[in-house]
Amino acid sequence: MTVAMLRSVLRRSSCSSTAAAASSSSVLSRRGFASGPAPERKVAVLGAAGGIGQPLSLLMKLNPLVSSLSLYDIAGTPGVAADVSHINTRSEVKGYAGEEQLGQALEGADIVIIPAGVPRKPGMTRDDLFKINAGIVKSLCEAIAKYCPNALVNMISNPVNSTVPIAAEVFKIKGVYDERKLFGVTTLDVVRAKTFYAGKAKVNVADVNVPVIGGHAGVTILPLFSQATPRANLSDDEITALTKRTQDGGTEVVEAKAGKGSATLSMAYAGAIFSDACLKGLNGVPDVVECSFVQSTVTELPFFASKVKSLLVRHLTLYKCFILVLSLVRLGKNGVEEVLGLGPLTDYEQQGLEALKPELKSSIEKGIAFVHGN
Ligand SMILES: NC(=O)C1=CN([C@@H]2O[C@H](COP(=O)(O)OP(=O)(O)OC[C@H]3O[C@@H](n4cnc5c(N)ncnc54)[C@H](O)[C@@H]3O)[C@@H](O)[C@H]2O)C=CC1
Ligand SMILES: O=C([O-])CC(=O)C(=O)O
Repeated sequence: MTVAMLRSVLRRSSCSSTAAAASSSSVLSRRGFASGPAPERKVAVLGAAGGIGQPLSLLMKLNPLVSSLSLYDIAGTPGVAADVSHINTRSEVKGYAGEEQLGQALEGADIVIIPAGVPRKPGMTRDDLFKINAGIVKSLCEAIAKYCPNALVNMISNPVNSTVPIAAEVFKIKGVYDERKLFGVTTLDVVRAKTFYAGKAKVNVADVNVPVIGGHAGVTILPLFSQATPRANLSDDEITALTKRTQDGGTEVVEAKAGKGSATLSMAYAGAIFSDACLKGLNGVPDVVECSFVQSTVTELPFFASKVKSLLVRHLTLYKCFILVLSLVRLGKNGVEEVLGLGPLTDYEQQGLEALKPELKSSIEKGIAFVHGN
């Protein structure tokens, strides 16, 4: 894939609204910044030597909005950084390995992407990863609070429904929490919903939009196919099957990889799309819309994914995960500008929403309790 092709892919927001779709053809969106020369932007990837980290680092190196790419892992990053650094694109690449170099890796970062932690094996749930990944995420967030408290944090490590609340609690304790700047990356659910819907509805996948709300595990993932565009006449059975396949998409990959990890390549793609949206928001591009798991008041849950306008920097619009629920959000120069509503739900979707709340609530509470030593 050429840089030009990648740019064109990144230009497409994963669950872009009509406004975002319209803006994607505008000069602003094409450039990825509002005016003047491209701003300097440092992006740090924590867990950069891993299955997601390596292809994600490659994709971030291809993004012209990045001027400095900082690759951190407990080991292996000098090699990944040397490799990626030979690509003839804008950003300067540096590799950092081991805890003593974490501060340098983070200093000055505008965006921190976290795919650090263990992946699932067949038979495991995402929650089974909590025991190991909760501690990893907590210590990385403590370092973020110290070295780059103003950065936007894109949390990929599972279980996202708990790791995002863990990050929020760490930042609160450190006195640096800004709910506009913390995102659970649920873009892969949207990517899958679009792919599966396009296949079933027999429409061009490049034209498809599907909001996905809730969280990022099993039934907490709730695609709203009634709001999918272009519209298609699918039967109730087809909608049920599409919903289930989207909810089980991660497990489908885990089983196919048969013990060799979970989704890495599609996740790297999804992570690159989401961080590109964050960069555009920071750069003042209007109407950037993605889905993400963010703090929300859309439901009684503290985190939820739904439609939101971001309070982030200026005008980034994003599908926001409720910070206990996944939501559509508008992103801007400070992160989330506005959390958008859920829109009209069918009875089936309303039932799905009620059904996901107990699990999502319990995963959120588990993350919060972990940080407070309960
Ligand atoms: N949000 C989402 O949609 C998705 C999330 N994931 C999650 O992403 C995580 C990573 O998955 P993979 O890349 O496949 O795993 P992996 O095992 O291939 O890579 C993880 C990397 O994290 C590093 N790491 C471990 N502890 C660290 C620390 N304290 N600081 C920095 N780096 C550290 C490891 O050295 C390794 O290089 C998993 O928790 C997985 O469940 C995976 C797919 C989709
Ligand atoms: O299923 C997993 O463990 C990884 C993941 O979150 C996904 O692929 O959606």
